[in-house]
Amino acid sequence: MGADLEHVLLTPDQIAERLDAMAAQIDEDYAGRELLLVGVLKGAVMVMADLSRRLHTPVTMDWMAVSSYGSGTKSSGVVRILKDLDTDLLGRDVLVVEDIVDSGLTLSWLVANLRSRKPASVEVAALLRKPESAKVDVDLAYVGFDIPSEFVVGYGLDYAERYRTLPFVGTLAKHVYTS
Ligand SMILES: O=P(O)(O)OC[C@H]1O[C@H](OP(=O)(O)OP(=O)(O)O)[C@H](O)[C@@H]1O
Ligand code: HPA
Ligand SMILES: [Mg+2]
Repeated sequence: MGADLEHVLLTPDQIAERLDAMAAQIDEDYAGRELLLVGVLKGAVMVMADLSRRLHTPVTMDWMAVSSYGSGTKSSGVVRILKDLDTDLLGRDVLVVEDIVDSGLTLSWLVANLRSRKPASVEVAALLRKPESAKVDVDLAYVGFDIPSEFVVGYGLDYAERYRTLPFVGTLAKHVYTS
């Protein structure tokens, strides 16, 4: 492991096993329906790729880019749409796919925004959640792992755009973002 990383929190095998279980649950819950998966760029790219390919439910995919973290380790609380959906949500069953719910600010804003577009339903699947960091409550239908309130990188998650391609989730050494 590089000097920038402290320890591995979730191995590729642990992630794969959880995604298997989440996909099975989603298939059961949406039996007979068609889903629109909405990936939140950029962090959710890996979860979207690996979760969507495990589903038997017919799906289409769309993407939104929102940013609240910029290059720091704290949410600014101000969510900006950098890229909107191409799909009309009217009457659709929507499943938002996220890498992490930390303060919850991004997702609570996003879910309210999507609901205003009159879909049939909006639910959320997130690989990671930090329960001790929650500033707002967001209802998550599918959660991979509850993790401690440390800044993590890998498997899509970045610090200043780096580390997204690591196959595992690990904690970043503090010297990387405090010096
Ligand atoms: O619960 P919150 O405290 O709001 O944090 C979660 C959000 O922050 C990260 O996105 P970021 O703004 O870093 O954009 P990125 O996915 O492009 O890295 C992450 O991917 C979530 O979307
Ligand atoms: O712990 C985190 N790591 C990377 N990006 C994030 N966005 C919110 N929390 C995190
Ligand atoms: Mg980020």
